Amino acid sequence: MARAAAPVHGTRVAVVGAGSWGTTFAKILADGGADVVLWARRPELAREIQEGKRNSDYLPGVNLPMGLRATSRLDLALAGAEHVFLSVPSQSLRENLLAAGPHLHAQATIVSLMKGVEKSTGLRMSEVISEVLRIEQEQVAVISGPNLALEIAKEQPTAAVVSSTSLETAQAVASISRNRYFRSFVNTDVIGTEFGGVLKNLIAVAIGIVDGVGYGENTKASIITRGLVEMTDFAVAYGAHPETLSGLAGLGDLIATSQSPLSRNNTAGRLLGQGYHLADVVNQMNQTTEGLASVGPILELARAKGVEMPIVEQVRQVLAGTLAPRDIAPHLTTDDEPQGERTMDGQAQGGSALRRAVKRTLDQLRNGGRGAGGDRP
Ligand SMILES: NC(=O)C1=CN([C@@H]2O[C@H](COP(=O)(O)OP(=O)(O)OC[C@H]3O[C@@H](n4cnc5c(N)ncnc54)[C@H](O)[C@@H]3O)[C@@H](O)[C@H]2O)C=CC1
Ligand SMILES: O=C(CO)COP(=O)(O)O
Repeated sequence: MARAAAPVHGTRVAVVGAGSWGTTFAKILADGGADVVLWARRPELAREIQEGKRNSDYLPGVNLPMGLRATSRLDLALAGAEHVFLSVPSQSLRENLLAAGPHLHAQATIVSLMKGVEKSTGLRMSEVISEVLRIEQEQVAVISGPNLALEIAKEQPTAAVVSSTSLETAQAVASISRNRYFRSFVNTDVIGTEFGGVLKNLIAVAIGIVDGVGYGENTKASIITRGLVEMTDFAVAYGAHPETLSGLAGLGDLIATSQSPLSRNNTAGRLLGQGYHLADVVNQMNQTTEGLASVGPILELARAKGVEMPIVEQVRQVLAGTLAPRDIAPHLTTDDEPQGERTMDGQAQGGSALRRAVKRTLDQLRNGGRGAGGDRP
């Protein structure tokens, strides 16, 4: 059931997961006027946040809002929460939902802040949420965009997209997820918004790899540009609106993640490019690196729809140790492909893409010229 927009001030909100993004998002919500309780798995972290207003491991040097509360008791964090924001590693979402389920308010909106797919099922986070909690998609929202946690925690101005199949739900969530340094746009293209966040991680790993090898800006720009085409082809094949992939949740996040040393995906790629083995990289990264877990399921999903993802495939091979990092490159065509199809730059590749483009135009005309994608205020 979709909720009507509630007054922001004092809206009771829970954030599940007190890593870098969960803690930062709790700050965004508290600075926007919501009454926020943050759940941390470790009691000592909950205590540091509750008493010291710090999360020194994940957000060094950041002071958290005085009104932000924290607990390691999931039942207490969720009690009475009208909106529940989830920010745990994607592969642990299911177990966390099973634990949270009995304590959730039946009408609570559930919001995913995560950027992964479930490895065992290939499901998007919003799909896992509605499956496990047995709620309609209209009660679920996702948030994505160029959102490197530490920059936002330092209150650098940033934008994001709140997406739900119900525009009303998206707007209700956006209304509490904004403040003087954080602006939330809305759309109803959940598929595009979620896949944008998942797919840009994979391209960011590729960029990290070529950075680690020592290649320069041409290589990286080629991979970013062709990577966006792969992201768009994939997401559109699963029903996304292409304009979502050109928005904050696609291109916006791709730029931020590919360029920043704050990105864990980019960092993991760079270490691989420098010659470290995957096992050592995983050991060194003590933070969530979603892209490493998403490569397999995304390539399986791509195969199921006949979508070619040469960059992501090269990333898989580097992770598997079957391709030398220096050989990763945007040489994205094979000799036997007909000219003018896969070799064509831009989005319209082949007959199925054309069919989708025509359908899209017709759909937009039926919607009075506004597709479900596109970031709207
Ligand atoms: N850090 C960032 O800049 C952004 C992260 N995200 C997404 O947010 C999600 C969470 O990532 P981060 O907060 O960055 O990760 P993180 O590594 O900083 O924190 C993850 C948190 O989850 C906890 N955790 C680990 N395993 C758990 C389990 N089985 N059950 C419950 N909690 C567990 C950890 O103790 C830690 O507190 C990811 O999907 C990521 O892609 C999205 C936007 C920005
Ligand atoms: O999603 C992010 C920025 O939008 C964070 O990227 P990383 O998970 O690579 O750190």
